[in-house]
Amino acid sequence: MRAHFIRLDAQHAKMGTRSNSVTFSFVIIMPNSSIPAKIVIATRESALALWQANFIRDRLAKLYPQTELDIFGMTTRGDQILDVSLSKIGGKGLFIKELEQALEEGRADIAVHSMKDVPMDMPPGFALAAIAEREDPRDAFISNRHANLDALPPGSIVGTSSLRRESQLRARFPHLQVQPLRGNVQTRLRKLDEGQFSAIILAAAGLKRLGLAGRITALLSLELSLPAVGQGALGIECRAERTDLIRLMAPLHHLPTAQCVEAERAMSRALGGSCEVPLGGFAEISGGILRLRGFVASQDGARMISDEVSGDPGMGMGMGAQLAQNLKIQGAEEILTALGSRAAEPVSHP
Ligand SMILES: NCc1[nH]cc(CCC(=O)O)c1CC(=O)O
Repeated sequence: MRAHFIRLDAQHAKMGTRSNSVTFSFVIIMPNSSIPAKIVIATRESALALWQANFIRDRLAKLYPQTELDIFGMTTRGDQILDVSLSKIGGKGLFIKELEQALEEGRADIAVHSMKDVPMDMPPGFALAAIAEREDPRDAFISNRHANLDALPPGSIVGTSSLRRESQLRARFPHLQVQPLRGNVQTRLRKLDEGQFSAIILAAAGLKRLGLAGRITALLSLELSLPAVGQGALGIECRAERTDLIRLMAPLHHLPTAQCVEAERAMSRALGGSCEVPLGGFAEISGGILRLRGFVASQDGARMISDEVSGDPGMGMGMGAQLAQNLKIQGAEEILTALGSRAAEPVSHP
């Protein structure tokens, strides 16, 4: 018991020296009594979601060996409705609402999400306790017959339901056809294998996590396919009042990833970002400088507004807002208005 106490204390002391964020800049003395006997982790039940929840569980198990860690799998509306485009049925929130309900009702303590699926504004009463280190953020090209996008003959059908991927593909490869492709990663690969598509585009992160990196035919450069905001990063959500859990999750928080994802999310938020808007955003830190790239496009790719900003990694939120402003000035506003998105209205920052 005593050894456990000392180890935790040292861990948080280390966080304190490494992080410059307000949340973690003090040493937390955590008596054993505040470590719960059990933590229930809510997750969707797709193979990828379960992998991600188990990954977080394993990391927590190493940190808190005395705590029982249970996985609570749930089917969400987003998983059930597969026949229409996500953007038409309510977007990202569909994948996490049921999980939040479980948190609300105390059936679970934390929920693990792909940050890509987390809406830009957290609902009142909920918080992101930690953002874990990012996996490969790039999109992957998958085909059984063709080496890369350049090799696809005119008229080839590429499967994706992402407006972001579609707009970028159609801008650079107007001779290709884009057709909707939904379902979890395995379903999408099966549809490719059945011959419905010449190629499909999926996030590299999901394939790598599932041990399916071998299915990646080619990785798309950031220039060719700028990733979705948050792509490749995992978020741990809990009720905002559970400061005990937020403290416990601190060792899983990866500051550079969090700074990048915050910058991306600030940009998307200011643009009213959702599944209904063809937009991408990606930040990376190199040499102590955060570089944030973003674009907004028309679905057919005919209009494509791209820009980037660079600065101090601690200023990501401001940089995201700045990039959104730059994009709007360059014409993004017009595209967003034409899309009838919520971007025209001011978005509140809770
Ligand atoms: N839209 C579903 C979704 N949410 C997260 C990922 C991939 C993993 C990640 O980005 O962390 C995927 C699948 C995909 O886009 O291929």
